[in-house]
Amino acid sequence: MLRIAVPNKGSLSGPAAAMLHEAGYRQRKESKELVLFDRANDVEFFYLRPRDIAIYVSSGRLDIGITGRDLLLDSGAGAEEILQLGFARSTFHYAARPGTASGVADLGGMTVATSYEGVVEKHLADNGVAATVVHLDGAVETAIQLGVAQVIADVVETGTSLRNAGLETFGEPIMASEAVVVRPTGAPTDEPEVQKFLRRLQGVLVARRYVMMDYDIRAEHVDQAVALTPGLESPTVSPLHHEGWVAVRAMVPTSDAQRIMDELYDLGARAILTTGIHAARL
Ligand SMILES: Nc1ncnc2c1ncn2[C@@H]1O[C@H](COP(=O)(O)OP(=O)(O)OP(=O)(O)O)[C@@H](O)[C@H]1O
Ligand SMILES: O=P(O)(O)OC[C@H]1O[C@H](OP(=O)(O)OP(=O)(O)O)[C@H](O)[C@@H]1O
Ligand SMILES: [Mg+2]
Repeated sequence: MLRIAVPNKGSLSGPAAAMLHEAGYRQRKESKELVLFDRANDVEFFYLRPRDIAIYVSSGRLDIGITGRDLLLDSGAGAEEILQLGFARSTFHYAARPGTASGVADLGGMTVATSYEGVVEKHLADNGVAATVVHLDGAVETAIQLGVAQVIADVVETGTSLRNAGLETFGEPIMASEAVVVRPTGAPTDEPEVQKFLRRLQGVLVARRYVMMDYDIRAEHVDQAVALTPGLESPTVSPLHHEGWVAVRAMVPTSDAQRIMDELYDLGARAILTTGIHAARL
């Protein structure tokens, strides 16, 4: 049986449960449930604080966890990411009032407030900068107004929180983060149960990122058309009853689908259709 840690709160929690549900796993019905056994799939889910997940997984008591890359690195726990899940994307930046600093090298002697002191202390040390790091649990942007720090280091998504506090980022981003699947460092990923779990999540990612495209085209243009729709491996090309025409079927990235349809139309393709993919195993 696989034992899997799932975020119980915050930005990771809803999308993680939605992805597991799409992958065919039972998920909890109410937020007070902390453990759920999915008998049909022989998987036990533990709903834990996102910050604690890498620590539980590194202990080896849980086989797999879903957390944020930034939380994994901040914990310093012996766990490693084995799959990127594409949600809870953010970047991690230093920020301050305009004119305070233009890069990490300017931070010597300053005070930096953050909820991610593991990441920040390492980044300062890697850059040879001696600054004081103050830990705050959240709402870090306010630390500057209240005089607790001159600089903050925090998660930025839209930048709204920073703008509202009159702050701006400076220097290079410290890291880019997204939700990831983690395993204890060095644990094998080729175990059948782990592979099945990863294939299910990869199936959800494919279903979200691709649509199936079908079209008819004159046989003499099929090579040009297939160059636009190469598929993941190779498109299916079938003869049509109407002589000189073929039907093509290929997966295309959802984000490019409209542009590809326009270009196929210009090549002479007709009956161009896209349909959603509900589930996939590649
Ligand atoms: N506004 C945001 N947009 C995208 N990802 C975010 C955002 N805020 C936090 N994250 C990501 O979510 C994870 C943090 O989850 P966590 O539950 O600890 O904090 P949270 O989502 O800020 O919730 P809260 O602070 O309310 O507990 C990190 O990986 C972080 O990069
Ligand atoms: O760039 P934005 O789109 O504004 O998002 C970033 C903000 O979101 C998170 O805060 P959250 O709402 O989780 O509050 P917290 O600071 O208490 O964690 C994060 O800590 C930033 O403050
Ligand atoms: Mg937060």
